[in-house]
Amino acid sequence: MSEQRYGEWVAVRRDGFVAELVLDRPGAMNAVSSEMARCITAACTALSEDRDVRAVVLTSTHERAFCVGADLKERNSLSDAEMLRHRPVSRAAYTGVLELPMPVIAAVHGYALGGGFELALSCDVIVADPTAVVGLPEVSVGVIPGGGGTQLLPRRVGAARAAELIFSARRVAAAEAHELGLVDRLAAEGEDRAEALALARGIAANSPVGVRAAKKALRLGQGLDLRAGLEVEDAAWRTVAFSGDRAEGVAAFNEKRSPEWPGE
Ligand SMILES: CCCCCCCCCCCCC[C@H](O)CC(=O)SCCNC(=O)CCNC(=O)[C@H](O)C(C)(C)COP(=O)(O)OP(=O)(O)OC[C@H]1O[C@@H](n2cnc3c(N)ncnc32)[C@H](O)[C@@H]1OP(=O)(O)O
Repeated sequence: MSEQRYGEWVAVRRDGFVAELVLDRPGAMNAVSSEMARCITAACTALSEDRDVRAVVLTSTHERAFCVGADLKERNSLSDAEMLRHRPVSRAAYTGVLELPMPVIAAVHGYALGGGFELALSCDVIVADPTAVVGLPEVSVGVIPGGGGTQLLPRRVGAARAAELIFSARRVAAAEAHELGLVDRLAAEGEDRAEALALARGIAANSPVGVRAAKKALRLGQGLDLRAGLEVEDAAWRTVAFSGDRAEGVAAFNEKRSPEWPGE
């Protein structure tokens, strides 16, 4: 297991084909300051460029929080001009997670609120433990979900449920969050990270070319009508149909052995 730090607040731990993107600002419950946003962006840029990373788990070192959202202390001290200069910086962090080309699994325990929940929503799968409390309370502090929440939440739970959660700013405990589809898996207490890593390892055993193409089709197809979505799928199919992974996958099946993916 190797570890690479990105600034003071973020690390990437590697274990074979799986990478862990670690939010590590425990003194502020991982609140996303402009510096933390830069650290997240730098880590996502490095991950995006690493063809050997087949799955990512987004985790937190804080015992009681995944991430509590934008740093409201910093926000309080920013002038309007500084706030405007800050937006592209924090925007890059959220789009950085959202646009990672490989599957990303969020391991959530404790508070995932505001931008913290938006980071989780930017992932493909959310694994939570019973201590998780999620929500988009931005309107209770005079702003709106600005980390993708107004677009990602309705795509996950529907427009009406998203409206109820955003307008009410309410926090949702783990069991109800799982019932509503706000989180995808409910792990045993303290096991969110282990369960997310196990899922990531399972994904990493499959064709990286196929998995990345499938993620691209899933993402591009969201919101399209069926006919347009099938065209997206057809285009994705063509990117794998003649790949080395497809040749190796079929050969390994017929030779009754495990594939050694060329990853191209
Ligand atoms: C995907 C593509 C997207 C493309 C667009 C990208 C857009 C650009 C980016 C914009 C980002 C927007 C992000 C988001 O939309 C906006 C927000 O996140 S607003 C903030 C939302 N979060 C909250 O409202 C949570 C606030 N915190 C609380 O409610 C409570 O603190 C708690 C988490 C429930 C914990 O409560 P307690 O256990 O009682 O503990 P305390 O309240 O005493 O807190 C302990 C300690 O932590 C400090 N703290 C907590 N939250 C924050 C925070 N958000 N910022 C800064 N500091 C925080 C708190 O002040 C205490 O500090 P202390 O008093 O001990 O110094």
